[in-house]
Amino acid sequence: MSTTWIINAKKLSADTGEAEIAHVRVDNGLIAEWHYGIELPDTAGAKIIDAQGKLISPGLIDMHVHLREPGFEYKETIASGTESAAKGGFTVIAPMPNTRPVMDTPETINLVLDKAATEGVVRVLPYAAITKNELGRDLTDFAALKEAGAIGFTDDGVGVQNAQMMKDAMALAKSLDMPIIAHCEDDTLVVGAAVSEGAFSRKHGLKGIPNESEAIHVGRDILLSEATGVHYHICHVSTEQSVRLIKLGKSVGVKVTSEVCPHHLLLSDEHIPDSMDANWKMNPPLRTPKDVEACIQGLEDGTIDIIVTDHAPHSEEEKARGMERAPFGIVGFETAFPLLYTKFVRTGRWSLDFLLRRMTSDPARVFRLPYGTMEVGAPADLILIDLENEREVDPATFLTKGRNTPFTGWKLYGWPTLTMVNGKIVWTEENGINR
Ligand SMILES: NC(=O)N[C@@H](CC(=O)O)C(=O)O
Ligand SMILES: [Zn+2]
Ligand SMILES: [Zn+2]
Repeated sequence: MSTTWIINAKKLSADTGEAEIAHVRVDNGLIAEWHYGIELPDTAGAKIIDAQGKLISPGLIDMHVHLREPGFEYKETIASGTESAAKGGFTVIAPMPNTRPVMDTPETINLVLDKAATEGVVRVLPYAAITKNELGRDLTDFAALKEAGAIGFTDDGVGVQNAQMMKDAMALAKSLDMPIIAHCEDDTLVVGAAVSEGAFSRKHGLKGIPNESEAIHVGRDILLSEATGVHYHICHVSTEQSVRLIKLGKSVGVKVTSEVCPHHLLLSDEHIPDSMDANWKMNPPLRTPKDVEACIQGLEDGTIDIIVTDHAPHSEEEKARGMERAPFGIVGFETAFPLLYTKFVRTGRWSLDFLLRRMTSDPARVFRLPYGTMEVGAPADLILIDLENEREVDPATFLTKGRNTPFTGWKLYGWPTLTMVNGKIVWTEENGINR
């Protein structure tokens, strides 16, 4: 039996949300015992980690990420992507199927799961595509993909344009008790635009992506979810209109859930530099300040259930092509928690407990996962976070292959210092990755 004690951690009480000194025993990958107060427990014979007052939390869960393997290994691999996740405090991540080949067959799902088991350092729960090659023409074999280990179906990267196709997908997913996860984007409303319709697009005479291109799919799919009874989860919500429609759907009992990314909570199109740096280009695009506030309030009142990064690495060469030609997407793992902790918790708008729930127990609830908890008997997916020391975001220090972030130079608090998955320390600030 392998026993580890993490001693002198700061833990938020599950009941009151207040911080207390706690020591936890981890046995064979599971949380075995909590001990509270300044007096140390009997740790004889165990491996000891002294948390020195750092915050202990369930490992963060990110239900929307891009690992790029197979096919785009120059952008990211399962090895580099999971390392980056571990450094960001994430112990469970769900990669999207827009790889090459697309994850639309059991073979590709198996390949991702096998690579994750041998080369990855955190838990990898893959999605499979809704349609073959994400082309929107033919449904994939949902039953076989579920059997292979896919946790849901999505064509993330593109919207499913045909409403009947989406309805058929939902009915099939419902019959298998699986969720549909949707990138909401109506192609007829966006053609060729790189930024949102708003102050920035007007100033630079650029074509803009209108809010309706997202919200039309949100509204359509909530109705289809009502008709089919499927659990329907909406990707990267970015508009006030979407929040309004999700709230309406929830109020009449539709099984709709949704997610939001840190950048859509922190940045509007008014922050995009005039240099047109493509590190500010992502899909959905940065919207207006009014949309940002609607997303924040949606997250606060539970209309939006969870926070995800939509970690989307691209090469420096690709991002150097300029705003109009570079691909959409920014990296997210290594800045997500510090950004939100610094900008929402330290400023007093949110409690630390609220932020952590939206990144741990809430995603576990939405996707029915046995993670995101520190109860005795749960898998020992635990992280330590330094809440006291300020550090600047420096892409040169990232473990992801991607350098594409708009947050370079931001001074932040709340950096993870240790990540444990299933009782094994997979990353520490001091010694880096441990395979
Ligand atoms: N979010 C992005 O801007 N890009 C994602 C695709 C997606 O999430 O829609 C990507 O795969 O690069
Ligand atoms: Zn998407
Ligand atoms: Zn995505």
